[in-house]
Amino acid sequence: MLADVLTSAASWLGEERALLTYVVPEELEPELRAGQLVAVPYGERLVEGIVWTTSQDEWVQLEPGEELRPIHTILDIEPSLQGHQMALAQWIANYYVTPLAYVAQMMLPPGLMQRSRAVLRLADHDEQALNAALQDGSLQLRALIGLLMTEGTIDVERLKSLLGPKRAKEVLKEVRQSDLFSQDSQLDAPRAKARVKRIVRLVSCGDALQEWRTRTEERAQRNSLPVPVPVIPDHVMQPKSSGRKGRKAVVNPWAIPEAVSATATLTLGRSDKESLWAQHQLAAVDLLLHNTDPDAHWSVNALCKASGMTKAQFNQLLDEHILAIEEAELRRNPLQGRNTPTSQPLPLTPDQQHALNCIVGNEYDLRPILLHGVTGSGKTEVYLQALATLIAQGKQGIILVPEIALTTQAVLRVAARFPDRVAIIHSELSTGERYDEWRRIRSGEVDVVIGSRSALFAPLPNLGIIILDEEHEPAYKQAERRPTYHARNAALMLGNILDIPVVMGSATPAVESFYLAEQEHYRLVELPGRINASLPPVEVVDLRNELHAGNTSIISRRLQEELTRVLENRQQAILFLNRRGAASCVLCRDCGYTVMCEHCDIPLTYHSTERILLCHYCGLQSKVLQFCPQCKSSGIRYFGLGTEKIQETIQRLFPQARLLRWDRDTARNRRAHEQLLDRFANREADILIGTQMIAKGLDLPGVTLVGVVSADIALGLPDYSTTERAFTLLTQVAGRAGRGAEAGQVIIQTFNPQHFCIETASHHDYHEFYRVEIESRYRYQYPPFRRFVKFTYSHENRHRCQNEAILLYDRLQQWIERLGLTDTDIVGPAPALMERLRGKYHWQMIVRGPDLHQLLRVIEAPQWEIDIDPVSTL
Ligand SMILES: Nc1ncnc2c1ncn2[C@@H]1O[C@H](COP(=O)(O)OP(=O)(O)OP(=O)(O)O)[C@@H](O)[C@H]1O
Ligand SMILES: [Zn+2]
Repeated sequence: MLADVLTSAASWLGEERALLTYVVPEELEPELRAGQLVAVPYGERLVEGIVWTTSQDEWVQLEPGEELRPIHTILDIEPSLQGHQMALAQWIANYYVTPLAYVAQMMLPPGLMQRSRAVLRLADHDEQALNAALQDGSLQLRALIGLLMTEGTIDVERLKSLLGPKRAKEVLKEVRQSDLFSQDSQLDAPRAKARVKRIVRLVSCGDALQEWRTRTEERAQRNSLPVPVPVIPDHVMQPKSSGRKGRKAVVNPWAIPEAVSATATLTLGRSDKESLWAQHQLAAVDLLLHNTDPDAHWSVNALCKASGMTKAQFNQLLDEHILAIEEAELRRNPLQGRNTPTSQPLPLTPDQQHALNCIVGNEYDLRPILLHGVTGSGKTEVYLQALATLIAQGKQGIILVPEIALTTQAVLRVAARFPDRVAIIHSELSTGERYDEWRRIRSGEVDVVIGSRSALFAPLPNLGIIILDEEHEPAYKQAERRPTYHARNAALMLGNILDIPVVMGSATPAVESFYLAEQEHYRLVELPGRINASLPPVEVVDLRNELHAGNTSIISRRLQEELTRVLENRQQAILFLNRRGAASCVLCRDCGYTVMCEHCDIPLTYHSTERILLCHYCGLQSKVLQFCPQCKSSGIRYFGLGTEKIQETIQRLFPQARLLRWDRDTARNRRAHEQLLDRFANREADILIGTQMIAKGLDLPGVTLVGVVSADIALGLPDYSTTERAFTLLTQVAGRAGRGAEAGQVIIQTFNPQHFCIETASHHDYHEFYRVEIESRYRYQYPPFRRFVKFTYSHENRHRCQNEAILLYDRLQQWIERLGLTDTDIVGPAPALMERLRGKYHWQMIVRGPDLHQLLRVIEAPQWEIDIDPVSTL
């Protein structure tokens, strides 16, 4: 039997060598399967690889002098990649022109692929041969033997660093000629491991425990100490539970008071000491008895520290079989600390029922489903019931969300419907946590995996459905590293491989998706109305009229009125602005000087709370300026809008209002997002002020007003997708209002009231927006009519960028001609919109054409970032 094995080591040599053929030793044959992790010899080393295919075919073509080597070991009997994952990996590798090993590695939890070390040891030998070598061998050889006699083995790498490369080479040559040594490979332990911990358990119980307790209490009473025997209250001292950090230290009620201990312990008599020991042991047993959290465990050290016991006293308890040490595998649970009551399925509306039928019922016609439902139309409930149907058939599902930190509500709704059967994959998991979740998913302990784009690669054994919530989100595109895959495309491919439904849901589908639905590649299912509510009316306020009327505040008179109403009625409002900080730029009124970041082509932003200037791209901080560095005048002013500025303004207008600000400055991690959301949902604040982050899927019935402070910031970027993004943002933000019993109101402030994007958003009219937008995409031959590939080159030296760009441009042009590609052209090369970012210049060009894969296969541009189907051309 032969096996083709994918190793990352080989793939560096070029894609055609990514799969290497090995012989399967007879003893491994019964167990070897595709998808397994194996160790194979590669050059002098052992490396890890994945069995890609196996065959009984004994005939392979070999280079002269080449011979097939055997697979060394199977590292994990359970396949690490399943057949459908391997098929998907192959598609991604092809479409996104990325080495297969990169793609496969992306599907495995980080740290599973490992490297090996070559290790030398003394072979079985007779004394005589060894003595002979010790007499006749070179100095180094003798030293090596000496070392091996004392240390047993030595790493070849270490030998090289001890002797230097030249002498190491000589001695290794001698080693190979002699049969005194053997060399083999050891794989380093993988970095990802299940977390096993030694924990203490109370093993004695009933009469035996009672008998021990009486005996020990008696000993504890026998003392002349001025310290009363303390009693443990019920709630004290829980051990640290897994996955949670930073618990408060609790006072140890058993600790001897400072004042007593210093002098007392020196002067304690024997019976006093024994009494203390007994007290400590009693304390330890009580602590174990009082532990009510099943996920929390006492380690030996923590228990000794908490109870005051020494190791000797602890060991005594082990000897008496009161306690025992066990190895426990700890699972880190990301949902820990959230109590989510189980939720029951709701009776569906006719529209929802129809949608459900199209996904898992008799109306499913094998096509992917585009679920276009207005904001608040109950898409999430449809997802949950579709999942439940498939789970009842023994299958599992994946729900993708754009960004887990911003979609806590959706995550909790899923977790509440399928208690204990949900795995959450997010970027804040540690390597170990990822590995734990991955194994739990692989072993079938989970029905639903929810997470951002990489959750698509979860190894569910019987995947039955894939759902993409907010399918229009650009966050589904991986742009920053290879493969530059779009999770939507990958999900569609996976659905195709497995023949399972793929549901793409959105209130504002991507123009491209809606186009494909129109072309009947997708099945379009619509939820046109809200559940028990109507879409909120949207009022557009022309800011130019405000200025004419003498209102220079950033809050229009209408918005002020509405805010007053909300506050009077004790309802809630959300104010939305696509920019953080207090001012968007710092400008000198006298000479026009703008304060820019030293590393990026970006004006610095003023943050009033910390009183600093901050670059939002590289994080550079600088002090607030009093005088203009250019003309030395004191005319420095802060212009523009930001969330902080709005907060100040609102606080001035409504001193009684309780405000909450939600942006990347106030919420830096997942936990902080959750807390802000919880506080607003619990009505601890009246007005939430935030950036576009708050547009995503919030379902807060108390919110009756949404104000868009300025809709214009979203428009006006030179990118083909700008209008789509602006429309999406406005519609999604507007969709946060009036989701509860009380009617909602939306106010959009703008200097461009006639822009069709604002027009259509103000009528919640997706179809009209789409009609206008798709026409202009056709006119300019933008996606979906032609495909784009973006090439970006980055370097500290601007000339280098320019030169490389011109060279690549010429090569691309030549290939386009040689391959006879029609309708294919190149835009650029040109500096990127923000040419300098984080100290590097960026040049780019965009190749446009109906099919660029022929070109991508022949063009070699290793130093370039190549983004296939970029979601933005900026
Ligand atoms: N069949 C139903 N009966 C009663 N209430 C429902 C039903 N379906 C959904 N809801 C409720 O309606 C509200 C809106 O639903 P949901 O959040 O699922 O909408 P959505 O379409 O996902 O919205 P968005 O796209 O704005 O995030 C929720 O509070 C939900 O509990
Ligand atoms: Zn910067």
